[in-house]
Amino acid sequence: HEPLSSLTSLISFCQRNAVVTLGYALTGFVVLTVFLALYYWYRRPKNYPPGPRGIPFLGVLPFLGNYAERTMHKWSKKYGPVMSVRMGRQDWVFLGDHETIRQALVNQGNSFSGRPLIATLDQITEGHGIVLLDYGDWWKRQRSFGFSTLRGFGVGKRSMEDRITEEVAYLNDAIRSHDGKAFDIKSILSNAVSNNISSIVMGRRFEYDDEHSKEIMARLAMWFNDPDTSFFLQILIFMPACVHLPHDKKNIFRVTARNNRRTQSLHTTKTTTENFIDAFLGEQNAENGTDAFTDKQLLHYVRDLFFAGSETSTTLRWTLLCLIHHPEQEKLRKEIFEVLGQEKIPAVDNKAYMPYTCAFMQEVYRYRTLAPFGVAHMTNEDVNLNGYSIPNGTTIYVNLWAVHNNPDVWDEPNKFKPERHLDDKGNFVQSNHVIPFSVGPRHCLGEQLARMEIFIYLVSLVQKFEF
Ligand code: HEM
Repeated sequence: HEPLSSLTSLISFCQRNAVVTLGYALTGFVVLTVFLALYYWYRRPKNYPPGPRGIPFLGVLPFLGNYAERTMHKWSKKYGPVMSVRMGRQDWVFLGDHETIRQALVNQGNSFSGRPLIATLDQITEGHGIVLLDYGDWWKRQRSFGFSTLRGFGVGKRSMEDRITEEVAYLNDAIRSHDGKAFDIKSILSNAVSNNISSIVMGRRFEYDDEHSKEIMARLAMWFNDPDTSFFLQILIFMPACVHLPHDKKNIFRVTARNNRRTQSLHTTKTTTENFIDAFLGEQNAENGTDAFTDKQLLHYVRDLFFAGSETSTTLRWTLLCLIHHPEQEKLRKEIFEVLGQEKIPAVDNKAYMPYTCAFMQEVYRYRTLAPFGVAHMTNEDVNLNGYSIPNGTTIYVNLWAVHNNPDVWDEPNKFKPERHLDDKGNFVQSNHVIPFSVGPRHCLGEQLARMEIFIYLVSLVQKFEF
């Protein structure tokens, strides 16, 4: 009953009439929710993938609660392997079985290989790097550069395998320094894995107590392991407007060259192509290379490699946990001793003679899906999948966890059983139903490196220690 002449008087009115204001706000929210639900229902194209799309934020909850892969799997039993779920302002399409995922990411790979623009993450990457680049010429150029560089730096140069075996020796020493007493292996495993990336990226490793390397590790750990940060980031992905709320932006988003002189010295001192940075600068100096191979792109690319590469240490930790909780440790050691003895340095070629070790690794990949939904994809054009129409620009998630836990393929999927990957004669059977690195043109760029790292680390650790 009062004239509300300005925003200030509106605010003071709301303060004085809190209950009435709350009532209006709740009614507004309900009306808006119903309106949006009807609007989206009306707007959907013909043959649109079915799914629980009535409630605007229904799909967000399982993500915030970290049980999304199981919920989506349960829902897709009802709605099918191509299912749309409402996520706040937009629908996401979830692909829920192996056949459908291959249909989309491999058979129609070019149409399904975009990345959605997530405003919050874009603040970090500024449209650079590799993991979140949208599909197009720039991504293709960066991807093929990364692919050929990671595959090795040509004949006569140090191979990836050498770099990994060198690091594993440091890791073994660090474990030995604990004199058989219990300790948390997490930080030194992260150091070792991060050194593999360092070695590839800049041709050097860091001591495990190096301050600069500790800072890098702390930042990477914050993304994955700090519950506050990961919860906050998830909220930001679903509700980008929250980025304007007060928070320690510097801590989360900072990615800058710490020392300009250091970056400049890269340009002046390098003459040979021994590592990723050299190779990148080589492209930069080549004719027409400057537009795609800028300093800024180098910085973000390197950040992405460290970030994505740290998945390996998580897999190794799961591997050790599986060793500890299951009686397979002795079987594994027996095979390793038969092939290598206690001293011989493991090499990837030994795989051919180690079927049980390969089966053990494949079972770890299956049993604990590292990235249950991989990384979000996006359609680049209107597409048809299993008879459903999916519009251009739709966010696509593939449920890799569901593939690894499909009871039609895996007997007792929630049990850890390496033997399931061996045939009657004890030979290892590679399964194309184990796809932790995803499939198609956008599959993990570091797959070969990660597989090599995990094999050599596992064999070397079991060869030298009992966990
Ligand atoms: C066990 C360890 C790893 C797992 C389980 C893993 C898994 C994945 C998955 C699921 C994706 C998303 C693929 C998609 O979009 O369909 C991915 C992307 C990627 N991974 Fe890995 N990854 C691992 C290790 C690594 C390592 C060591 C590196 C570093 C060299 C790396 C670099 C990348 C990059 C750069 C991408 C983005 C590729 C692109 O967008 O074109 N990953 N990874």
